[in-house]
Amino acid sequence: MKLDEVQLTNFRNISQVTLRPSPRLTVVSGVNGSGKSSLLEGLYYLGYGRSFRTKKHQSVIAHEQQGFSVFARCVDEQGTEIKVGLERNRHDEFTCSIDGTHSTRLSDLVSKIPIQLFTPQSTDLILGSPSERRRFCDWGLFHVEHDFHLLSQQYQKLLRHRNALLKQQANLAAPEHQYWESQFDTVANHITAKRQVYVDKLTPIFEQFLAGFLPEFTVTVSYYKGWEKDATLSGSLVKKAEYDGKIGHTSVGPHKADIRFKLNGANAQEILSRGQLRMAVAALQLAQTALFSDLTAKKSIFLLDDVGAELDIDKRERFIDGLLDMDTQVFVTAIERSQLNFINKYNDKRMFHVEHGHVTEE
Ligand SMILES: Nc1ncnc2c1ncn2[C@@H]1O[C@H](COP(=O)(O)OP(=O)(O)OP(=O)(O)O)[C@@H](O)[C@H]1O
Repeated sequence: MKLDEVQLTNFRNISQVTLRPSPRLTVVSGVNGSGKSSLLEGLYYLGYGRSFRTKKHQSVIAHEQQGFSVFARCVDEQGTEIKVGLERNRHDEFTCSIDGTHSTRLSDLVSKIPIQLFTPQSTDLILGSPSERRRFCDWGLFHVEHDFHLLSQQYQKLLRHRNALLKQQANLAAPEHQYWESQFDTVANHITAKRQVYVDKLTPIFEQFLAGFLPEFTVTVSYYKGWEKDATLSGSLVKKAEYDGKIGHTSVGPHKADIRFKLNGANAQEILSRGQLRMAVAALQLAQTALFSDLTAKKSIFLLDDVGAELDIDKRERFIDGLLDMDTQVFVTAIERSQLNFINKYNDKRMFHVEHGHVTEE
């Protein structure tokens, strides 16, 4: 999928912008506070229905305006045009549209627009809590396996139901709870199997990209299911029954899963510099992009915010080269064009400059 034209209205300091990006590389430059990240944040809304900087949708609505909108005309791999859009207002009402059909189901929209993002905060993918890594893995599964979203919604529902019973001190071994316990086990194991297969597929690709960025390290990737390695989930739930009853929620299951990385046998955060952590994240995201493309025969969109921060010029070039080699549509922001000297070699690029929320093509 490629974005062919994008329109942002009343989004942060951008009152109105119509942008015709390149199908390959679009570079957005401007001084601090000019609106570069806001532009990417607007595009990100199409792929996630939320911001990457705040949980509050209100914060991205331009001051003194009632709502914002993001529209895009896209072209898919078959050359078919699709028009998508999303609007949100100050009453927290939201609607999205696909080819003129309105929907309040965000998954209808975001499943069409596979977007990934790299920012200076992306090291959270390695340093942050396991939920960051589950989200990363589930993004891939969501876009690759059509039933994964439903499965994951079912699991969340079953987990909520189970936790509510635990809070009420219910005895989950009682016959009246057996049906739900067995549903929980089935769905949880199904999710786990899918994630395990996905991580197994991702790992060799990640190793390959990482060897390009950090040849001095050997990486080991392991998937932690969310319960003891050689135990079954049902067995672990029984073992934890008393403890879970005390704390009032389920302490084992795929909602506790994690992907663990060891570099030269040590935890990534103990051995890598901040710049090296960014490279490891870049390698992971390149691997995700490659796997997405292999499994779906589709192309994705990649947003690189503030690319100059802590990636040296060679790594920036390697990262962008890697994405463009996979025919990814890349959007890059930088304070100064000089941070991207190497871009002269790319054909089909488009350059924009942002000043006080106004975007002009250079
Ligand atoms: N809801 C809003 N309405 C209007 N302006 C806003 C709103 N939220 C933020 N701003 C302003 O929008 C401007 C653009 O911020 P943005 O983060 O996009 O800049 P940037 O070009 O990415 O800067 P930097 O290089 O410092 O990261 C800032 O001046 C900010 O104060």
